[in-house]
Amino acid sequence: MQLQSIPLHLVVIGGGSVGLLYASRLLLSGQSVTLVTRTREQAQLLTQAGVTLRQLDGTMQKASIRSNPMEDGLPQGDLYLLAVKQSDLDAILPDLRHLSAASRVLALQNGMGHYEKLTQVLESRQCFFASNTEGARRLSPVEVEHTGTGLLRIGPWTEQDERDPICNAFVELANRCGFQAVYEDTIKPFAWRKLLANALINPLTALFEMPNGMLLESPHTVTFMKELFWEAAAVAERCGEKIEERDWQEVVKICRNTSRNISSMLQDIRRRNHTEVNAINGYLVQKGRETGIPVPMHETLLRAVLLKTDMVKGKGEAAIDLFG
Ligand SMILES: NC(=O)C1=CN([C@@H]2O[C@H](COP(=O)(O)OP(=O)(O)OC[C@H]3O[C@@H](n4cnc5c(N)ncnc54)[C@H](OP(=O)(O)O)[C@@H]3O)[C@@H](O)[C@H]2O)C=CC1
Ligand SMILES: CC(C)(CO)C(=O)C(=O)O
Repeated sequence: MQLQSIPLHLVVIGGGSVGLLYASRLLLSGQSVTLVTRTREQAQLLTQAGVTLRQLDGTMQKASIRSNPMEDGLPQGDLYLLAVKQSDLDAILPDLRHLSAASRVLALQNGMGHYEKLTQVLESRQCFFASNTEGARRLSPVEVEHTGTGLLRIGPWTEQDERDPICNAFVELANRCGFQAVYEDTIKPFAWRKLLANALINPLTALFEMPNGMLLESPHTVTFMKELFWEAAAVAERCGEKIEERDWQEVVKICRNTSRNISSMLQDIRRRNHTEVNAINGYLVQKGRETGIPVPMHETLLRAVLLKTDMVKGKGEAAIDLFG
């Protein structure tokens, strides 16, 4: 069987930065895609205006799109790309429960906790996870900017006997539409390493309001990051992931490679949204408690980001002036 010849109908859930990037790229290369949005207004705008992708070189491309709001229920699909934040997964779990046993879901979230949530409502053989370093920013409900190339790793949480044909076909397809995608036999080690990077870069950039690369410019932030890294590494190791010095070097590399990026957590704070800190530092705190590993620095960061979120959400217009 030629796996790349499997025709897939793809359903992207979430019309934010990642959802619009994936939907537009897949549509522009001729794939069948339906985008499911939270609001009816966005679905209508997309159906009327199409989706516009601003490429890295500044060129714009537009594609027609079929879009429905979530309240109309999920359409039939072979693969559902979950492009909502960790904190929004709970709201879509009841709909995922009704998916056909032949369908697969691919969770694109940063942070942790999605494996536990998805396997409450789906068979684990249906659940796939991505570690995604491709950057995107939603410019409007119908327009998205590709902000950085990266690597899309896709795999089951733990090894399966055979590669899943649908996910394997999606990896082929993603490569054909411009993503650099690879199928991993297990995503867990990559998810842990991404968690460690996000647990350092995201809260520090959000609290100090700096782009990722600036974290490397002061010995104070570098020392802070190193201490946070090894605190989190002790939890990872207790959970079965051996973390090494070269993993720390990878975090430094991510900061360098994304030096001008405004991290997703800082973007959320600037938009006065809730952040994914609970699924990132909060997850480490929870696992630390369960495994008896103290994580006082991550606990403090978690509190500080939650406090900052409350402050910017409560300050209204003043917060816009402050962070705009
Ligand atoms: N942006 C990036 O470059 C990267 C992001 N990630 C991860 O990908 C995930 C998605 O991030 P991102 O796209 O940036 O986030 P956004 O906040 O831009 O988009 C999330 C989207 O989900 C929608 N949504 C929320 N609830 C529902 C629902 N019940 N039904 C349908 N749609 C819903 C939101 O709708 P509405 O707008 O109406 O609220 C929003 O459009 C996160 O976990 C993030 O950490 C990972 C790597 C890079
Ligand atoms: C890799 C990094 C830190 C890039 O900004 C990211 O994943 C995020 O901002 O959430």
